[in-house]
This record gives sequence, structure tokens and C-alpha cells, in this order.
Amino acid sequence: MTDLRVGIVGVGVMGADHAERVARRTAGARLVAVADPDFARAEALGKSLDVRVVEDPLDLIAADDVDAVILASPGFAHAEQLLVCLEHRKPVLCEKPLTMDAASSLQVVEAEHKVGRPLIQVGFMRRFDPEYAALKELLDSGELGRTVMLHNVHRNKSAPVTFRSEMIVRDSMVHEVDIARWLLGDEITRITVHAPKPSGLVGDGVLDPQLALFELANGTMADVEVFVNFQVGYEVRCEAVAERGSATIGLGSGVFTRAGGQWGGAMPSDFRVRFERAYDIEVQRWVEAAARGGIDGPSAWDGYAAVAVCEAGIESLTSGRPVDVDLADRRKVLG
Ligand SMILES: NC(=O)C1=CN([C@@H]2O[C@H](COP(=O)(O)OP(=O)(O)OC[C@H]3O[C@@H](n4cnc5c(N)ncnc54)[C@H](O)[C@@H]3O)[C@@H](O)[C@H]2O)C=CC1
Ligand SMILES: O=C1[C@@H](O)[C@H](O)[C@@H](O)[C@H](O)[C@H]1O
Repeated sequence: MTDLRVGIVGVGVMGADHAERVARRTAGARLVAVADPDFARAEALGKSLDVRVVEDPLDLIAADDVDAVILASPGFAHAEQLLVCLEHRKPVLCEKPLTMDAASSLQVVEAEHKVGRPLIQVGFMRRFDPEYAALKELLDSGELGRTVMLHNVHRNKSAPVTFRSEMIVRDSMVHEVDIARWLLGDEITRITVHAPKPSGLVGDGVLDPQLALFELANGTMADVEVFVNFQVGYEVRCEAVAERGSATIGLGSGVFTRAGGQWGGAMPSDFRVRFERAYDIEVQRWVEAAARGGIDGPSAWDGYAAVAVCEAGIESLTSGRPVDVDLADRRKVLG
């Protein structure tokens, strides 16, 4: 079988990481082109990986020698670029968030539905992380009884000063939104987001950290602390509490030592280190699915549902009150 010819749109932190992954360690795929409005950045990467550089992202999507696309552009660019991928019937792995608001995400879901087959996979890579996958398998086995709630922690070492309060919901908490829907097996119907007095180490007016509570249609609940300027390192934990026991993941990153009266281990510096294996598996499986013309992971609907929850979360952060999630009826949209 010939290699899937992949083009990458947006080659900042995540796009450059995916470019390296596709070019050097993904079987069945060949990186053929990169595009970024920051042409100098794209050119430097294109040169180092020996691939074509395209100035306009929409030209890359349309190019005849690109079979499938990875969108690692900023969220504000996703809606238009996704619609162009659909127009050209190109499988696309789109980094989260799907789009910036629920209305445009729903338009994307509807446009994909009109095409008649799933072409959009959303970059919720945690579903491919071996620890999260093992937790899901354990919970689904029923060994611990019915799962009743999740406690999550999501801490980044630091975030740029431009990372505002609503971005903490839309760009960071969105991962727990997806994980809660996936592990607990239902839609989130209500979200409350609170913020304590902010850390003194964050930009003026930025509400960091935040504490959120998700209520799901099946009566389960999940909480999450998101703290994007934690200073220490990258830490993502999840404890699932079930009727007959609990299970925690995220403690074992790096070498976990007990010595000299101390316990602990190295902390990863950021998501590229902690979730390296998850991104590798995600992209490998997406390449295999895209070569068959489809997806193998979180769908456009998953992306839309997460955006709808985050939109309600941003409203809750502002009002301090629980906000019901306004989600379209899946059966009506997808038939
Ligand atoms: N799954 C995950 O763990 C992570 C996902 N992300 C997601 O990846 C995407 C990119 O984020 P980063 O790489 O951190 O951002 P970044 O700011 O490092 O890079 C974004 C790149 O996109 C380019 N760009 C700007 N406008 C564009 C447009 N209209 N079309 C194409 N490219 C454009 C910029 O010049 C820049 O090179 C976002 O959707 C973000 O939420 C980011 C970090 C981790
Ligand atoms: O998606 C990601 C970033 O965009 C976001 O800014 C970080 O908070 C997350 O940990 C990372 O996984």
C-alpha cells in the first residue's frame, strides 16, 4: 500500500511536534507539505524535514498531492479550514477545540453529515494514552461496580500572559470535558465553574486556577481543578470513584521513587512529554483510518459537545452560577 500523503496546517508548538511525528515515526504516512501564515517559521521546518512549504493553508488543503490533513492552527481558524477539508473530502485530524463556539461546531457536524461519512477526528489525544485507556477498560469491565464520579487535576507549568480566563476553559478544561464524557459514557448537561482568588503569579484579571463541576445526564459527576500557571511542571491526574473501589492515573509519569524518606518522581515539563505516547498512537491510528478514508477516534460530534460544554462553562465562570448545556438533539442532527 502507498503511504498516506499528509499536509500540516499551522506549525507552531503542536504542528511542529506532529510534523516530526509524521515525518519520522508514523508508519504508512509521508509528510509532504506544511503551511503557516508565518512563512519563515514554515520554511525553517519545511527545510529541516525536506517538505514543500505552502503559504496559504487553504491551498495546502486543496493540493492534489495531499491525501489527509492535520490542522494545528489556532482554534479561530478551524471552522473555515474544516469546511474546506470537507469540501475536498479529505480526512482531517483537527486539534482541539473543534471551533470557537457551539454554533459553528454544529455547522461543521452538519456539513460532515451531508458528506455522508466521518472525515473529522478531533485531537483529544488522552483517549489514546495507555493509562487513560487502561482506566476506561477497568471501569467498563464493571469490576469496581458502577462509576459514580471523577476527580481530575490538570496543571501546566506556565501559560503565556495572553492565555485569558476563558481560554483556560476552552483550551485546557476541554480535555476533561471530553474525558468525562468518554469515561462516564454520557453527555454533560450542566457545568459550574468557580475561581478562587487568583494566583499572584498570573496576569492581571486572569482567573487561574479554576474549579469546575460537570453534571452528566446519567447522574454521574466530575470535578476538575485547572491551574495553568502551577510553576512546578505538567501534572494530569484522574481518579475514578466507583461503587466498590477507586482507580487513579497520572501518578506514574517518569521514574517514581521512594528513597531517603521521600517519595515522588520527575515531573514532565509539558503535554508533549507527558502525552508523547498518546499523540504517537493517536496519529498512527488516524493515519491508518485516513488511508481507508475515515477516522478512528473522537468524532466531530465529540468536538461539538465539548465546545458546547465549554461555552456554558465560560458563562458560568462569569456569572458564578451553574449553566445548563445547550446541546442539539444528536438523533435529529445525525439521523
Ligand atoms: N492536544 C493537545 O494537547 C494540544 C493541542 N493544542 C492545540 O493545537 C492548536 C495549535 O496550538 P499551538 O501549537 O500551541 O499554537 P502556536 O501558537 O504555537 O502555533 C499556532 C501556529 O498557527 C499559525 N497560524 C496562525 N493563524 C493561522 C491560520 N489562519 N492558518 C494556519 N496557521 C495559522 C501560527 O503562525 C503558528 O505558527 C490549537 O488548536 C491548540 O488548542 C495545543 C497544545 C497541545
Ligand atoms: O491542549 C493543550 C494546550 O492547548 C493547553 O493550553 C494545555 O493546558 C493542555 O494541557 C494541553 O494539553
